[in-house]
Amino acid sequence: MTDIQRLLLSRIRDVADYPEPGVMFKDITPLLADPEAFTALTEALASIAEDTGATKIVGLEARGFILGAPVAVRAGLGFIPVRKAGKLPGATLSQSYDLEYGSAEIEIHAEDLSAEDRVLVVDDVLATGGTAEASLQLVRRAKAQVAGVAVLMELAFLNGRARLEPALDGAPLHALLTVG
Ligand SMILES: O=P(O)(O)OC[C@H]1O[C@H](OP(=O)(O)OP(=O)(O)O)[C@H](O)[C@@H]1O
Ligand SMILES: Nc1ncnc2[nH]cnc12
Repeated sequence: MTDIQRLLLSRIRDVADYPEPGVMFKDITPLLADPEAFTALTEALASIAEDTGATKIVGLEARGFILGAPVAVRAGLGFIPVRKAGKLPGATLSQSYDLEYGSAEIEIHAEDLSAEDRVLVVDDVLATGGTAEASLQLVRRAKAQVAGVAVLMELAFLNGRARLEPALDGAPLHALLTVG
């Protein structure tokens, strides 16, 4: 494990049985409150963005906004929010997806992407992969290219990587930390 990985891991708090019994919630708020750790995280993700040749960062509501926006600024790229349904005022593309329990719907302003864009999707946690998969489907439906997905933490025991593989279609999934 690198020094940066050790620093990031030390600032993530495990909260048992949140938001429901049996879930070990990975709380990133201590990391966000620590400027050294938050800066290290932003720089690590920005360097992935540069390596993948991304032209745009897509951040997933809500924690993906907190991480993705500074990454976009740091890497000199535009930021595009993927929001939960009903929150974007313009013409949107919508994608429904299944969660462990129930389903959800996310949206993007397609006009913010073009066929020349290469998109890096940024989020804090990859769990079942449903949210990231749906966001890649939105990116492709907006006719942009997929540069990859970058997350702070992958919960490997939930097999999100395998679920994401078809939507990635050869693009990389970068996880700074892997748990389980
Ligand atoms: O891989 P998945 O099983 O799809 O889960 C991962 C998603 O779940 C969390 O977001 P959540 O929906 O809790 O929203 P929040 O960021 O608004 O808290 C997390 O920030 C990811 O976006
Ligand atoms: N265990 C977990 N901790 C934090 N965010 C999550 N999103 C989905 N599962 C999660």
